[in-house]
Amino acid sequence: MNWNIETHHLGKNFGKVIAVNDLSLKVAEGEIYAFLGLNGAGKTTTIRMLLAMIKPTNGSASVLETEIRMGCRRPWSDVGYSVEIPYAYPELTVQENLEIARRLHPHTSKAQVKRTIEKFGLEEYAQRRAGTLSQGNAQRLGLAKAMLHNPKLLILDEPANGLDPAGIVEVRELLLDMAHNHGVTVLMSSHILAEVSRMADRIGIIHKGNLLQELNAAALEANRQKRLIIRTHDNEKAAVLLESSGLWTDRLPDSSVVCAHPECVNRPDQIAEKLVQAGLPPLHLAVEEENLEEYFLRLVGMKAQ
Ligand SMILES: Nc1ncnc2c1ncn2[C@@H]1O[C@H](COP(=O)(O)OP(=O)(O)OP(=O)(O)O)[C@@H](O)[C@H]1O
Repeated sequence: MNWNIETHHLGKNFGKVIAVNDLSLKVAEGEIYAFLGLNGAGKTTTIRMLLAMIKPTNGSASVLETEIRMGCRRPWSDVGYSVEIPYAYPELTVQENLEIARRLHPHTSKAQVKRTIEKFGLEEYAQRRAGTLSQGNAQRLGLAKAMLHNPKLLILDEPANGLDPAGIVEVRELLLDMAHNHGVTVLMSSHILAEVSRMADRIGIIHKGNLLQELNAAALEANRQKRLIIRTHDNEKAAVLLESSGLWTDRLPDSSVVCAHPECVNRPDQIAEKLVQAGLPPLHLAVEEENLEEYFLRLVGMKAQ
């Protein structure tokens, strides 16, 4: 297996703030790896360390089999990246920004700039100053710059930020195409689980600087909790009835009874019978799967609102 990214016990402190703690991960060639975490989780700090923009406090990282050191020239000709502010020169036009990016990569042709502008739907903005672009188009420009020189590895911080739903789908398809049809490896960060679950081969969940879990989309699906939602004309009584049978329950804000016990989830028919026998015929009885955001919040130890 070729690992395009490897980190070993990587850490970064800013004074007393531990931004990234003991992070060890590997990203295989051709894989889309999504780094998922809430604001302040440590995603950007990790990405900036991988790109040698900041120096780790602890540990080491290698990118395209080159150990990362500050000021080192390799392996950046094969890496495309977009971090935080996606355009470097707000006073210059979209085309001029891409021209500058092209000159940084000697093997990139002028025709490639034109093709990239078309590919990212930036034709009508080509002569616009980058600083006047909407957030979505600025993000497109950032991605265009990152991909201009056909890199082997893309490192993208929140690539869907500021994009409308159609833009998010576009970026998703573009990245999937790059990874699956052109063998490009992608490491991206996001705070939106639903966005990455449709695209990433693997997801690393980071919280308060720690990598909590790494899993693929199938495992994520399997880990999502199922629960039975029950409404009767007396929800309080229904909850007491289930609790008296050893089936733990919870309540939703609308007072519906929630039961995640396997007996509730796997045999809702028996629960219905029990309720009917107690004079509490269910008005609503449905097994629901925890949504992705709830799963994420459960994992990071917060209660979904
Ligand atoms: N230059 C800095 N100086 C001090 N603290 C910093 C610095 N950069 C980041 N931090 C802190 O490190 C922690 C991780 O920040 P980071 O930007 O990596 O998180 P993130 O997951 O990318 O979040 P966001 O999506 O908000 O950018 C936060 O507590 C942040 O305040």
